[in-house]
Amino acid sequence: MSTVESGAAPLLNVAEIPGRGRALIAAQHLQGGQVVLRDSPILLYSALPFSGGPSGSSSSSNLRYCDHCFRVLPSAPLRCPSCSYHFFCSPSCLGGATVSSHSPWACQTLARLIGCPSFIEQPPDRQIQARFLVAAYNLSITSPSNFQTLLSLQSRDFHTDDATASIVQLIASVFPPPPTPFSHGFSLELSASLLSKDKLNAFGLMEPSGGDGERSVRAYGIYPRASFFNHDCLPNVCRFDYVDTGNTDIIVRMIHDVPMGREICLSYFPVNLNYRNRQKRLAEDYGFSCDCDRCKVEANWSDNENDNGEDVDADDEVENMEEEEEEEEEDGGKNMEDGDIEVDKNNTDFPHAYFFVRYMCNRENCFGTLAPLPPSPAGASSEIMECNVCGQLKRADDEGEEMDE
Ligand SMILES: C[S@@+](CC[C@H](N)C(=O)[O-])C[C@H]1O[C@@H](n2cnc3c(N)ncnc32)[C@H](O)[C@@H]1O
Repeated sequence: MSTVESGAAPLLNVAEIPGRGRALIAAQHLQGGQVVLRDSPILLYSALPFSGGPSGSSSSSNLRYCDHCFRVLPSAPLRCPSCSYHFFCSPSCLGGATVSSHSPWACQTLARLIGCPSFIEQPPDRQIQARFLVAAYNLSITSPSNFQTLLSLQSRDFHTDDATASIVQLIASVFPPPPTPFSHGFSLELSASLLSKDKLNAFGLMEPSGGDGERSVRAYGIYPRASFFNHDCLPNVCRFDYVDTGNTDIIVRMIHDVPMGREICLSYFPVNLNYRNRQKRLAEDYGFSCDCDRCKVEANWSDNENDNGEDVDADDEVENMEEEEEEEEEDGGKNMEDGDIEVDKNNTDFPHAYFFVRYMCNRENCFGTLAPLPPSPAGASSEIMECNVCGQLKRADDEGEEMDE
C-alpha cells in the first residue's frame, strides 16, 4: 500500500481492490469539509473543436479561453506570435505555454492540423481527440517523466476502429518531424491506448454556469493522483476547481465524516442521474457495472419506471418522500418527533434520500454536490455547505435557504 500525500500523517493510502483496481482508502478518520487532495494537471487541453481559423470562435457560449490556464480571455489577449491561432491571457501564460503545452513542436503540429481541410471537416469529437493526442505526444517531448505517469494510468482493452485509425493517420501525416529525443513512435496502438487512458481518467473543467443547466466543458485535464479515485453513486468526496482564478489544480473535499479504512470515492457524473443512465454511462465509458449500495437498492425499483412509464430518479423519490411528509404533517405529524420535517432514513425503498436532501444543491438545474467548508485550524467542523458547481453557500440545516453573498 502506498500513500498519496507525502508527510507525517497521510490522509489517503493507495490499495489494490479485486475487481476495482487501485483505490484510495482513508488512512485516518476524515472530517467533512477536509481537503484530502490537491492535484495539479500533467496535461491540459482545450475541449473546443478547432475553429478553422484565427478569427473563428467554436465555443457554444462564445467565450474563449486562454490556451494555457483556461481562464476566460481578456478583451485584448496575446496571440501566439508563431501560429497566430492560439491566444493567451498574459505574458506569463504565453511564456509558460511555450515551454510546455504550446512548445514549438505542438504549435507547428496544431497549426498544420488547422490548415488541413480534411481535418477541419472531421466531427468535433474527433478534433478534440486530436487535441489530446497532440498534447500527449507533446508531453513525451517536454516532460518524459509525466508522459510515463500518463502511461501508468488505467486503460481498457481498446479496439482500433476505423474512425480512430483514420484520425491517427491524418494527424501522423501532418506531424512535423519530432525533435530528439522522441523515444515513442507514433503508432496506432499507442495512440489508441492513450485515447483510452484519457477517456477513463480525464477531468473536465467546466464553462461558467449560465444558470440554465447547460454547461459544457472548456478543457480536459489529466490529474494523476485524482485518477486513483474510484466511482460511487453516493460519493463521500467531491471535487472543486477554481479555474477562473487562474489555478488549474483540483481540490477534493470530504462531503461528510468517514472512518479510517473506508474507500474514498467520487461520483464520475452528477449524482442526480437515474439508475439506468448511471449504469449505461459506467458500462460504456468506464467498462464496469456498479454495485454500490445505492445501485443495489435502485436495481429493485420496478423497471425503474414510475406509474406514467417515466424513468424514476432520486429527485422523484425525494419529492415523493417530501410530499408524504407534508401529508403526515397535515395529519398532525403523528409519527414525527417535535414536529420536525425529516426524511425517513429507515425507508427501505430509498434509504439514501438523506444524501439528496443534505448534499445535493437545490438551485434549479445545478445538480452540484455540497460539501462543508474546510474545518477551522482548531478542527471545528463548518456548518456552511458549498456547492461544487454553482458555488452557492448555505447552512447545513437550512431547508433551501441560500446565504446572503
Ligand atoms: C479513474 S480510474 C480509477 C482508478 C483505477 N481503479 C485504477 O486502478 O487506476 C477508473 C476505472 O476504475 C475502475 N472503477 C472505478 N470505480 C469502480 C467501481 N465502483 N467498481 C469497479 N471498478 C471501478 C474502472 O475500471 C474504471 O474504468
